[in-house]
Amino acid sequence: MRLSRYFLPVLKEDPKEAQIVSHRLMLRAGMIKQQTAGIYSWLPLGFKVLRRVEQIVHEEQQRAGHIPLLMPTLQSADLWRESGRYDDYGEEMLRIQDRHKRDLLYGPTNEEMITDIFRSHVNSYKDLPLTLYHVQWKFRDEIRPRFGVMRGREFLMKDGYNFDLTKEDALHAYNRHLVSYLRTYERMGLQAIPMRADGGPIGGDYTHEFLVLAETGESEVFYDSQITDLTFGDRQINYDSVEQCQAVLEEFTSRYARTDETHDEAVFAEVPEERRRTARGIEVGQIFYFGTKYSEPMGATVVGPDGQRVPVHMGSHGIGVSRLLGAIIEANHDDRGIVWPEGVTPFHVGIVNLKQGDNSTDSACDAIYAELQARGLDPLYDDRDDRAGAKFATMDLIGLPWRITVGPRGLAANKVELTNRRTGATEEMSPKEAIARLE
Ligand SMILES: Nc1ncnc2c1ncn2[C@@H]1O[C@H](COS(=O)(=O)NC(=O)[C@@H](N)CS)[C@@H](O)[C@H]1O
Repeated sequence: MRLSRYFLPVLKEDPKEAQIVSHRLMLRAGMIKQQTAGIYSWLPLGFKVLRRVEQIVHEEQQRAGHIPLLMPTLQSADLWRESGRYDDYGEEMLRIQDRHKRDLLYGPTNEEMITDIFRSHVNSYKDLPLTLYHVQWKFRDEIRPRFGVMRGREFLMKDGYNFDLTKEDALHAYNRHLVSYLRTYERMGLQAIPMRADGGPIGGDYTHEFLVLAETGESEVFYDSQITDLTFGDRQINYDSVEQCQAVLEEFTSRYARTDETHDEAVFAEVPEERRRTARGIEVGQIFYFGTKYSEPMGATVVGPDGQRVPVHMGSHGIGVSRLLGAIIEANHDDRGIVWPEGVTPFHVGIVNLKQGDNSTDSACDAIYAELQARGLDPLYDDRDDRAGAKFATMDLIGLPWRITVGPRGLAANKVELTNRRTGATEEMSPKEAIARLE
């Protein structure tokens, strides 16, 4: 993309309403614009990252054998009356009436709706196991939306739902989600630690939250420092293997790690003192097992192998897709701006022309730009007629992992500069070498 033809409304000043760094940088980098409390427009740069985060979520859900669909944002109140949650859900539910005075709501989550889809079409245990998921906007009328997209009112969530014949099968689905989440977050450059949590309005008594340690996190967490040594890496897992998925759950819950909701001082005291940590964390996902909480009242049953009709065992599993952009920035920034992990960066490399209008640098930049695109990379070419300092500041702010700087002097010796945003390391090399380094 040529910057002269893009839409990147960066801000010069720190917006006063931003209290945490990710909110400040998302506004300054022209990624979002608040339309009203907790509701944002996703401007081109932010939207590009949001789509890349979503793409990783889709890839890892489908690797685990989970099937994508798309449910609407608006839901009928009747479904929620069946499960008994219409009144229980409280003030956070945005309730709407249509022209025929029918009660609708903007969905905060989709357990009832997915259960309705299931019960309408599935009748036999032979159709199980089944996990359906979607990535869809949710609305929760938070009393105090804050921290930008971290705690919004309209936000993007991946929510997946498993349907199984037995509790054991449902707990395997739970573990399958844990594995897919560990891989998902690592691909975004995050370490998200699974911690025992409380079921809340979703329900059930067995749930883990995934938390990214950050001093601006809203959750208070207690953990054994050894838990941060665990990484999933690119190990291969057979998602259909109950043993392999159970082994990952045991490995990643083998050390004490809990949110304040389930923290137990007595158990924590058994952790050697030098390893006990208290910190704050950003909740970027949560997985739940809640048995027949929805299938029972809504009549989602299957005929089992013994010919008996039984309610299915379920769980629901969410990832905060839009919240993740905030979490990634909290964990990846410095005093000059964002430092995107390569897995989610909006553009792979920035090209800075130090002398726009100079034939040699212009044609060199055009050639580099075209060659990068020909090799499937996605460059952002700052072809504006602006000072070098301003161009460097913009590239540092928006946090692209690499920058190629093209100036008349360097070019005379067939040299350009390749700079790594994270380390600040700059090397001189030919344009050809710089392009080869980026592949
Ligand atoms: N107000 C919010 N703004 C941004 N992200 C949010 C907000 N509320 C929740 N999330 C994200 O959405 C994830 C899932 O939300 S949840 O309530 O824990 N779980 C559910 O809604 C279940 N139905 C999972 S399918 C959370 O872990 C969090 O990362």
